Amino acid sequence: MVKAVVLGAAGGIGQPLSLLLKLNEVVTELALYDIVNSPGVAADLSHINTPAKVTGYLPPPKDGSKNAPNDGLKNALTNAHLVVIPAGVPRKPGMTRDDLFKINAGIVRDLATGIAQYSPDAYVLVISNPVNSTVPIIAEVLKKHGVFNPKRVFGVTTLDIVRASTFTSSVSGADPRKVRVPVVGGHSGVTIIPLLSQISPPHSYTQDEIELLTQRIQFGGDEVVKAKDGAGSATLSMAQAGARFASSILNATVKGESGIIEPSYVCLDADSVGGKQVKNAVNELDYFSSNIELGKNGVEKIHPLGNISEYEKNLLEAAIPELKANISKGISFVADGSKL
Ligand SMILES: NC(=O)C1=CN([C@@H]2O[C@H](COP(=O)(O)OP(=O)(O)OC[C@H]3O[C@@H](n4cnc5c(N)ncnc54)[C@H](O)[C@@H]3O)[C@@H](O)[C@H]2O)C=CC1
Ligand SMILES: O=C([O-])CC(=O)C(=O)O
Repeated sequence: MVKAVVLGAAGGIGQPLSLLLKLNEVVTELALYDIVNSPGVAADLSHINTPAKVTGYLPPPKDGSKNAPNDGLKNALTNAHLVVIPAGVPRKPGMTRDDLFKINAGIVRDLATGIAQYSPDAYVLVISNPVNSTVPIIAEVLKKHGVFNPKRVFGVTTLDIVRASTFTSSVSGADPRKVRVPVVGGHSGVTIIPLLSQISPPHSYTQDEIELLTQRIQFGGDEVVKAKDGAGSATLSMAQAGARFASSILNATVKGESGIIEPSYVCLDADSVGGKQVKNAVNELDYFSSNIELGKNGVEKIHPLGNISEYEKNLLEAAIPELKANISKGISFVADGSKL
């Protein structure tokens, strides 16, 4: 049995992401949890003729009046192999991802408490922003419960990789499906560091092109927020990116495929898989996104940054203070909170 769970399944990302997971034939059970509408989304998806059995769960009603299942989160999470979290509020124009911390930190902390209790061995994929802080929040909650495994918790930065393939190809004329650009660092503005010097297949951009492409990849999220004009941020492209990353995790951990490499924002404490080497290169940050090789137990190897250009070294230097602050903010939120 391979159970995948989506927390925040009725939202703008949650619905198309759940659809894509329903189409993934490795998944045999798909549990959808949200504070609203998840049974409806589950009923709808359950008519699709793929193997996954779909169920929807809600929290218990606040007034206790309805005869709803009492422990939706528990029932959703029990026996999960994979938990994907797109729960939380999205940006409106003029906001930074860090502005979402106030609301989303508490949502993510409470969901992490459920994961610690009901699915401590699951692979956890965090989409909720600000990713630079929500991943440390999840890790700290799991640590408090004694169940944190740094090889199993991932901040999903795949949309940055997807955008990098699309935007660079629009300049070079290459087939965007075949282009890979490692994007390292974090997932907000200047913490997003595209390594265009390592683009595959290789391509030489002019310095002007490099600067324009870097800026566009770093602020790609803002393009969508602006275009949606108050109606949220990227949902469809994020669902595709999230499903791609989930599929990579399933292919590595269930099917045992080797050699799958995807950048992701992870805890660098996993020394046995190369965390320390990357940590030394990024001024001792505790979390960072680098090329991650996936294996049957999750993170198989955290690859070093490799040769990077002077321009990319400057991007890294500019990213470190913001990443440091975002990480500390997440860690302190759990350390200072009482509701665990
Ligand atoms: N990592 C990334 O690259 C990206 C991250 N995001 C982030 O993903 C998050 C979700 O975005 P959207 O789907 O557009 O928002 P949305 O508002 O459309 O959906 C969020 C869903 O979360 C649910 N929710 C709220 N509190 C919950 C709780 N305690 N338990 C379970 N579900 C809960 C809501 O009911 C809603 O259905 C935002 O924080 C956004 O910033 C968005 C795009 C890219
Ligand atoms: O921009 C946002 O707020 C949503 C997001 O993370 C992205 O699209 O990369």
